[in-house]
Amino acid sequence: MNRSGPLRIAVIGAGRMGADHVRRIDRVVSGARVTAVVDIDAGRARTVAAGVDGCTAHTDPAAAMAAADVDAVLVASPGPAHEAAVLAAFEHDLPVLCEKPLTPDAASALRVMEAEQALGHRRVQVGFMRRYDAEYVQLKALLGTGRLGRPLMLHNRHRNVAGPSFFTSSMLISDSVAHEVDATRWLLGHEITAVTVLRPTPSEGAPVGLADPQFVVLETDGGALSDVEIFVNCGFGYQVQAEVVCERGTARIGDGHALVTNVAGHWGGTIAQDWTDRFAQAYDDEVRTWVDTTRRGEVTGPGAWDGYAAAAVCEAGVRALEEGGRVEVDLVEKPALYR
Ligand SMILES: NC(=O)c1ccc[n+]([C@@H]2O[C@H](COP(=O)([O-])OP(=O)(O)OC[C@H]3O[C@@H](n4cnc5c(N)ncnc54)[C@H](O)[C@@H]3O)[C@@H](O)[C@H]2O)c1
Ligand SMILES: O[C@H]1[C@H](O)[C@@H](O)[C@H](O)[C@@H](O)[C@H]1O
Repeated sequence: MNRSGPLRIAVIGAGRMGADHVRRIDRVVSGARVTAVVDIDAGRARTVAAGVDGCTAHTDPAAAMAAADVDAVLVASPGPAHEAAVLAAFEHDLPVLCEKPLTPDAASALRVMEAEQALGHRRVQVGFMRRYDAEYVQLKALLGTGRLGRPLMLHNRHRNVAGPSFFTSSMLISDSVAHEVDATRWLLGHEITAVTVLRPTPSEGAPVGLADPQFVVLETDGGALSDVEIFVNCGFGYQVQAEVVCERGTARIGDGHALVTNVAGHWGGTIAQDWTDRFAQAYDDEVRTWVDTTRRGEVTGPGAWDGYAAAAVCEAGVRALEEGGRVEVDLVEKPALYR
């Protein structure tokens, strides 16, 4: 690694998230620069690379990673392409920030975890950015004080204005509830042991055939329950809320009370319309921290074990959605590298 100069990053996938991360590394975060942009769509790679001085455009991730001017990799291609990109980065022993999900299923996440163990050190961080959101950080710190007592229940709401056209009923769990799966594990410090999924009559605002909304119940090995309302076509805004109920009190985040106005007979605030708005600070701090820790040769954020655990819980959730009933989560024993 080029420790004296900025961290030189190849960004794989130049779509919505990839292009936003390129902007962030180029203009918001110091200590790093984007030297290569890769997309299977050559035009998109060229367009995004053209906005950054000295950045090259590629269509083949492996070729870009083999270049001498790459110290680290940020993966922002779709989930099914993550395993190949992360394994290619491991071949060059490069640190990786991989957007969520680490991979779409537990078997492929296990393969990534095994490849990282073969390297003998942690190399991958998963893009569970809520761990960097100021409100989630505050909630985690409060729980850590023990002032509220033992957490009993966590109530989560996750609403998107409109899901993408390719969204399936199972993606509400594997693509969206994946965030609450990680937030539950991280906030409570528990593993999730079983999943139940209930579904009301779908909203008329959802595409025909899509089970939207869904109500997901996660059971944990610490005896807590975490429920998630996931509603990806709510129409009115992007809302992510969480309330933890403990033995001696409750705490709640995500009400969006930052600015409240009284005007013309109305009281209220505004609702974010998407994640780039609601979680802007979290993405900035996530990438800033990843750059800083990577330059020190460390991985401190959510890693391969977290990506694997989330994939295994989501897989159980998809089975619960499709087959009904309560599905237990079967995790492998936690490898020493992640203890
Ligand atoms: N953390 C978050 O809140 C958050 C928000 C949105 C998306 N995401 C995640 O980010 C990732 C990207 O999502 P997006 O919304 O930017 O998708 P997108 O469809 O806008 O962009 C994906 C890009 O990857 C390219 N691509 C596809 N296969 C590729 C491959 N094998 N190699 C290189 N490029 C390839 C596509 O051409 C496209 O340009 C997904 O994993 C998604 O789950 C995370
Ligand atoms: O990929 C996106 C992203 O992860 C968002 O943070 C989430 O709110 C959406 O539901 C999901 O589709």
